Amino acid sequence: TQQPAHAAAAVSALSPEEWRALKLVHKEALTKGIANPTVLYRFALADKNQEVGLPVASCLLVRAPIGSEKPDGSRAFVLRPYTPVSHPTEKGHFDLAIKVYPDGKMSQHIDKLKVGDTLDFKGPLMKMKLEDIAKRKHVGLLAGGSGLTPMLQVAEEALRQKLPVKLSMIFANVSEADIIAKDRLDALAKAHPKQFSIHYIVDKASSSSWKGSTGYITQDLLKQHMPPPSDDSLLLVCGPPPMMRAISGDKLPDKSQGPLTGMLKDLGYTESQVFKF
Ligand SMILES: Cc1cc2nc3c(=O)[nH]c(=O)nc-3n(C[C@H](O)[C@H](O)[C@H](O)COP(=O)(O)OP(=O)(O)OC[C@H]3O[C@@H](n4cnc5c(N)ncnc54)[C@H](O)[C@@H]3O)c2cc1C
Repeated sequence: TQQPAHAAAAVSALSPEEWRALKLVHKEALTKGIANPTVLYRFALADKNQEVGLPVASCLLVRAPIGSEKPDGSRAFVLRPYTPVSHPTEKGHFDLAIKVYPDGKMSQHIDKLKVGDTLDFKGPLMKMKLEDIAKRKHVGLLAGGSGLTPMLQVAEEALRQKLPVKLSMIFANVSEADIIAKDRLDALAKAHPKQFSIHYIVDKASSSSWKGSTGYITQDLLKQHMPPPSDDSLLLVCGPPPMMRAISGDKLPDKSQGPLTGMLKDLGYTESQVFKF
């Protein structure tokens, strides 16, 4: 059967059912701090006019044959989710910002890819609909390190769509030089002073001019910057395992939400007021 002329353009860049191999076209360091480095990887879409087409909040799934060896000598696939940091409407490519761990299976694999190599993608994988997030009057965004990526997606799109929701973010990092997308976040706060606020916290401040907090996130800091426990509030949390454990409890191994524990529980939030990415 003959395909209509527009058929090729109508094929979406990614599929939730089918793995698509996309080419790495650019790679650059985003941070040079004390923490493990975050690197930007740009992947090309099949067509230069295509958009990645990700609803907010959703992520992409990546797979690579780097798992345990099977009886036939082949290797099992390792799967990991990532949230692009490029605008969903950018054409022809999308960008991932990935923290490269010295013993990280997938981040090491991706970091060893050369420009021109491919990686398998599938998606989008829906996490929580933006319209459901924006049903609450005040949303708290609690991000640590590369856990920023889903929060950035939510904040930028809610503000772009002028949704009537207030957004307050705490972004925790090891040092100032480890903060990704700081210019972008500061510009958002400047452009939407009534709707979006950001408070930075670093483990160690390297200069006396540091205006954010220092140390780890505490209950006092949460009380100061997050919406209070209420059914009008929603707190989104995404960060490294130790931060998740301290703040909300981590998700369960089957990726379900699991019980709410940690500081948010102690402060009186309920499970319906917290979402772990
Ligand atoms: C919805 C969602 C979106 C995500 N988006 C991004 C993204 O945009 N960029 C990104 O870099 N990551 C993102 N992640 C995390 C990502 O999926 C992987 O967990 C991460 O890249 C580590 O995988 P790995 O195979 O390299 O490490 P693994 O082999 O799984 O772990 C190796 C070592 O790294 C440590 N480690 C693993 N994960 C973390 C962590 N988050 N913080 C601190 N130490 C850790 C472990 O303790 C272990 O010692 C996202 C996760 C979710 C759930």
